[in-house]
Amino acid sequence: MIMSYHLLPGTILSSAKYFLFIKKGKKKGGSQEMESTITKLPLNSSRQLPRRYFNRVFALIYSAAVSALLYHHARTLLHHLTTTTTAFSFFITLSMLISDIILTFMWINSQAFRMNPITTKPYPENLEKVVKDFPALDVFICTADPYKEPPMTVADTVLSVMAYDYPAEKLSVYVSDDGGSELTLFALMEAAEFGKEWLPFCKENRVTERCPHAYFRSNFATNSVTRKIKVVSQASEDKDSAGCSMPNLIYVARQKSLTFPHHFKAGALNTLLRVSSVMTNAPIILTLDCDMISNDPSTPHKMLCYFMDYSIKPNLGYVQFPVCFFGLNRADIYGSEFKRMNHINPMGLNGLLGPDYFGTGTFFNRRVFHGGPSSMIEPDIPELGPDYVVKKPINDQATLNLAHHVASFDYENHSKWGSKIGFRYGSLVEDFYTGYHLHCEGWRSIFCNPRRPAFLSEMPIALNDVITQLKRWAVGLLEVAVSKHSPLVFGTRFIGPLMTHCYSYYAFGPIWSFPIMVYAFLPQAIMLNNISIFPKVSDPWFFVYVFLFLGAYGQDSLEFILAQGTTQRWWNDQRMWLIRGLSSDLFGTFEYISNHLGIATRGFNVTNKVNDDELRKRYDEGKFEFGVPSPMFVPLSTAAILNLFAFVFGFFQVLRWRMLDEFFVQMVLASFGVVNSWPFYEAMVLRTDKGRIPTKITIISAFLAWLLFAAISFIKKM
Ligand SMILES: O=c1ccn([C@@H]2O[C@H](COP(=O)(O)OP(=O)(O)O[C@H]3O[C@H](CO)[C@@H](O)[C@H](O)[C@H]3O)[C@@H](O)[C@H]2O)c(=O)[nH]1
Ligand SMILES: [Mn+2]
Repeated sequence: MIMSYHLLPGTILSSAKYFLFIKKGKKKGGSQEMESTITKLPLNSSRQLPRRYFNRVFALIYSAAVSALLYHHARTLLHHLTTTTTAFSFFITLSMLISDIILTFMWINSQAFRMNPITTKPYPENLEKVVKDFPALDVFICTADPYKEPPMTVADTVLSVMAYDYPAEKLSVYVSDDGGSELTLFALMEAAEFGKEWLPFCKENRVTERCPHAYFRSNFATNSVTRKIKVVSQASEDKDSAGCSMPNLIYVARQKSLTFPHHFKAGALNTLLRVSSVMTNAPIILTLDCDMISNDPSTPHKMLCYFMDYSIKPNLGYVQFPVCFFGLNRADIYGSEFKRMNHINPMGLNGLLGPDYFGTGTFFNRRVFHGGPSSMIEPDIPELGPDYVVKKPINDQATLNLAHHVASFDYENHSKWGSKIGFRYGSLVEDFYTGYHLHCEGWRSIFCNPRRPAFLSEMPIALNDVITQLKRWAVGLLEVAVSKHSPLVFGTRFIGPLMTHCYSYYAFGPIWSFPIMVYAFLPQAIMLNNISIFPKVSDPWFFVYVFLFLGAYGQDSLEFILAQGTTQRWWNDQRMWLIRGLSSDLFGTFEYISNHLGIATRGFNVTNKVNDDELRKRYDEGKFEFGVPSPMFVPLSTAAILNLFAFVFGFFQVLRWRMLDEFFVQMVLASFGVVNSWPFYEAMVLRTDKGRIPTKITIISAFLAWLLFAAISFIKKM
C-alpha cells in the first residue's frame, strides 16, 4: 500500500506528506532474544601483533627527540625575547614552534593506536553447530539524492543484502529516502520483483557476488537469469520463484518540516530505528550507505561469531567491518582507500575499547540506542523499547499507523532522541560522534576484517568531490573537538587516556592544516628572500630534524605496506594528507567558524556518485581531475608554484654561493613540495584535457605566491 505524493527531491515537506511503503507484509516470527548454546567450539580468535613491542620502544625514543626539538624552539624564542631582535624573526620562530607543538600533539595521539594492535578472526563454520536459532536482522540503507545517488545503485545495494545467506523471515531491509524520490521508490519496487528471481538464483548457484551489477560485470553466463526473469509476473506475492519466503523490504521517506531540523543522516537513521522497532524490532541492526554493496553473503554469520560469544557479549555494542572500495586506480591517487583510518588504526583500537563507528558496514546491538549497558533509558512507548516483542504482521493497520506516527517530523520534539538515545545529533560526522558516545557509555566494539571484503563501496574520482567530502568531515570533526563533549574534557572521564588520544587524533585532525600550511609556504618564501631558518647540516640539531622526519615517515610507510599496501599507494596517501591540510581542513575550519558566527548555514553536502565515462577514463589513467574552478584548489596550486620557484632559486643560490649547508633543510622541503606537486604542474601546463587546472586558478595562485614572497621581503626590511 502506498500513500504517495509528488515530491521533488529536496523539497521540504510542510505537512503529513510522507509515505511508507511496504513491499511485503509478512509476520516476522521468532523471539527477539538472541539465543545461543554454550559450547567449546570457538567462534572467534584474536591475536596481538608482535609489532607492539617495537612501537612502544620507538615511541619512547621518538618522544625524546620531540622533546629536544621543542626545547630548542623554546630556547630560541626566549633568546629573541631577551635580546633585541626583529619582530620578523620572532614571528618565524613562533610559527615554527606552534606548528611543531601541533605536530607533537597529533603524534602523541597517533601513538595510542600503536600500543596494542589486535586482529580478530571469526569462525563462521562453527556457528551453525553452536547456534540453533538465528536472531532477526534489520538492515538500514540511507539515500538522499536521486541525482547524486542513482536509484539503480540503491537497488543494487538492497538486492545484495536481501540475498544474504540468512533465514529470509528474519531479514528486513529498510530504505530511508531523504530525497523522497519516486524514481528511487520505483527502482525499489522493480528490485523487489527482480529479487524474486535473483535471490533463488544466487542461492541455487552459490553465487558469491550477490549485487546484480557486480555479478553481471564479472560473469557472462547470464542467460539463465534473464530467461527466468520472464516468469516474474507469475510469481506469487510474498514468495520468490522457488516458493521460499522473501525478506521484508520497507521504503520510508520520513516527513520533514521547515521549522524543525531534520538532522540529515542521523535523523534518517533515528526514524528507521523507530519504524523498524514498531515493525520487526530485530535485536541486530546493520547500517549501510546506499552505495555500499554486500560482497559476501556470509557476513551475518561472521558478525554473529562475536555477538553470540558469551565471553564478549554483555557489552558488545557493534561489530565494524572495513570500508573497501571497487574501481580504485592502481596508484590510488587520492588515497581513497583510507588505509590508516579503515584498516590500520582499527586494529589498534581493537586492543582498546574497539573501533570508532564508520557509518556504514556496521552491525549494532539494538540495545545500544537505549542508554549504557547497565543504565537503560525507558522508551517513550513500549513499542519503541529494545525488548518489545512484535506480534502483528508488518502490514497490520495499527502497526502502520504507529509507524507513520513515529516517522512524523515533530515526533522527536522535546525528546531524548539524538542526545541520549539513538544516533547522536550535533556533528556532521554523526557516525564518529555516535560511536564516541557509545564508548563513553560503556559499550565496546570489534573490528572484523575478513580476507574477502564484506562490503564494497564506490568513491569519488574527481579531486573536487574528494576534498569536498573531506571538508564536510573536517567541519563535523571540529564540531566534536570544540564542544562540551570534546574528547579532551568529556571523553577523558569515561574512556581512559588511550581511547581519548585516539578520538582526539580524529576530532582534532583538521588542525594539521596549520603546520602543513606553515611548512608548505613559510620556509620557501623565506628562502626566496635569501634567509636561512633551519640548523645547518654541520649543526647537531640538524640530525634531530632528520630523525624526526625519517622516523615518522618511515614508520608510517612501514605500517602502510604491512597492511597490504604498495609504496606507490603510500606515496599518494601521504600526498593526500598534505592536500587535505591545504584545502579541506583549511576551508573546513573557515566553514566551521562561519557556521558558528551564523554567517553560513550548516549542511550535509551529499557526495556525488555519478561519473561520466571520460572522467572515469582519466581517473583510470591515474590523472588528477581538476576541471572546475574550485576555490579549494587555490592554496594547493599556490603551494605548488611557490615550491617550484623556491627550489629553482635555491638551486642557483646554492651553486653560486656554496651555501648548501645553510639552506639544506629548506631545499629539502622545497624539493619535497615539488615532487608532491607534480600532478599540479602537469595539470597547469602540460595537459589539454577537460580535467586540467582552469587557467583562472593558475593565474590567481601565481599572483598569491608572488604576494607571499613580496610580503616577506617587505616585512624583512621593516
Ligand atoms: O541528509 C542526508 C544526508 C546523507 N544521507 C545519506 O548518508 C550516506 C552518506 O552520505 P555520503 O554523501 O555518501 O557521505 P560520505 O562522506 O561518503 O559518507 C561517510 O561519512 C558520513 C559522515 O559524514 C557517514 O554518514 C557515512 O556513513 C560515511 O560513509 C548516504 O547514503 C546518504 O544518502 C542521508 O540519508 N540524509
Ligand atoms: Mn559515501
